[in-house]
Amino acid sequence: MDAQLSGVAAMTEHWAHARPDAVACRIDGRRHAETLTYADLEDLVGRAALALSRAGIGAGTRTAVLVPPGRELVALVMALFRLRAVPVLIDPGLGARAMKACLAEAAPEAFAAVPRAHLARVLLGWARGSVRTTVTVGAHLLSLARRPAAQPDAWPAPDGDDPALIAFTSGSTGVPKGVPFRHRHLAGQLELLAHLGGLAPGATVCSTFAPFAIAGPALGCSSVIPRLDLRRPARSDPAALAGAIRAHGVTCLFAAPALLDRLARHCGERGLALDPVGTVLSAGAPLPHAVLRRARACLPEHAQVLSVYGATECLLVSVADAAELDATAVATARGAGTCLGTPLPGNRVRLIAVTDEPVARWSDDLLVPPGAVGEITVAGPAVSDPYLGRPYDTGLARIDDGGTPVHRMGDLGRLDEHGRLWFAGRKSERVRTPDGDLCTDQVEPLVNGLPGVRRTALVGVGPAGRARAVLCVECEPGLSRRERRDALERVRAHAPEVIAEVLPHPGFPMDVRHASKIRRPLLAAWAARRVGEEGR
Ligand SMILES: Nc1ncnc2c1ncn2[C@@H]1O[C@H](COP(=O)(O)OP(=O)(O)OP(=O)(O)O)[C@@H](O)[C@H]1O
Repeated sequence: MDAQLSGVAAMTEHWAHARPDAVACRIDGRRHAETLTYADLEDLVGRAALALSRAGIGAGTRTAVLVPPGRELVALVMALFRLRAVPVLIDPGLGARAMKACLAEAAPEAFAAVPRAHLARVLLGWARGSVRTTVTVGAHLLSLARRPAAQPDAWPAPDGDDPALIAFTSGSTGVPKGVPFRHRHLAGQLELLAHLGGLAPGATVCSTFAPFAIAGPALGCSSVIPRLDLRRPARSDPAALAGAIRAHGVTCLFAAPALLDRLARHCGERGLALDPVGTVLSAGAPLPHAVLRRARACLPEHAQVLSVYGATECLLVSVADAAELDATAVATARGAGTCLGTPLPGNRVRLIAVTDEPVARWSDDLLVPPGAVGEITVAGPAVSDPYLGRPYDTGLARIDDGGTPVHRMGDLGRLDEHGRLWFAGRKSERVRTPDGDLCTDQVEPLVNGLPGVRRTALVGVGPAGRARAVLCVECEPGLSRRERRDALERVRAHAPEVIAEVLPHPGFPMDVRHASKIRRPLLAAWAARRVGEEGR
């Protein structure tokens, strides 16, 4: 069906008519699992839409949604889409201060939340200046409102240009930035998602990233919502996830590399097979080869593992399959970067010369020579609107190409002779030494595969252009002191000459959303202190 014309909520409605008894959601609660058919979900969405509209929420109302994953969250977001209101989704793990800043930026007029989040709102003054309507979400919200009479014209479909959703970047390189989407952007995302396979109608999808869990029913997939703490996704219980996958016959799993690694280690140690899974989508950070290997060991032979590259501002840019990752693993370990696969149809990927300055207008003079490293830019159907209230950041991230917005990913990479994209690292995290710039993803993989090494992070200490390259090393958990020392020695022996210092670190700071991105700016500050102390 045509996603662009109908909108996400209407797509769910379509499935409710086409396959009312098919499972739309399976929710693993603390006490019991709950199954919702499309007819059930449609009923809940209708009730929620009625309750919300009675509370005064309507077309265009920005509504902060602070509700843990479950039936209420799915029904609430779908109901807001149906009312053409604009859900504001914020990672709950950001912490109270960042949450307050995000809410101030999004300025929601309504706040739909569980009682705990309302308490925080009142005590901490979240969105104090903007909120006029509050809705307390619980089972009663969905049960009090009586089922509305069928009114096919009651909820007019949104226009592609209508505002649809506000999400935030993960904040791994600074403060999270508000990203507004229109309905046509969401439709573009769904179309790009459909290219990945694994998400065809009838599939059973398990996503540890809430927006994909909500999108599942719109695609005609049944969405398994596992028991996960979204405030600490990487610390989620892998046993619960493995149990949900096996019990509910999950055919498509979406997990960031860190969670996939936890799950694969858990299954590997216990000899558990994730039999039903046919597709694994990994996104948010490079998928290390060791994690791919571990994941494949507990998947059936026919299963495909895909590493998806994208960003909040343009979800789904390119995709690499396991065969491509296998074929390029040696090159990655030799410093070529990580293969991100071929750009998806509809996306135009071009590489421009590296600069930290804004670029107002597109010109082909910006392009790097074929095969050279540059900043990755994307034009395509999922490129969002400019950041909320951040003209400076928007100026750094957007180029106008004759009216078409080009998004600067803030990532360095290159296109190879086969048209495949490669990741070299984030632009803001390149280490600017007197001998030239070093890209994190072209250095760290040189030593990441050494025994005893869990991961490494390249950071710079000192001013740009005169920085010393420092490699921070996190060892595998459970090693003895001697094994750790040996691992560090191995890193020192294999690190390229430009590395001035190798520093052991007990556990890297990671992003809250995927727990897969190393927060290198924090590590750089830590390394500067350590190097300073040792120099004294
Ligand atoms: N498959 C992948 N391989 C390598 N890197 C990836 C992949 N998928 C995503 N990324 C990284 O994640 C970034 C997008 O992350 P996201 O939109 O969550 O927020 P962020 O850019 O980290 O947030 P902020 O701008 O607030 O620091 C990409 O620019 C890229 O650096």
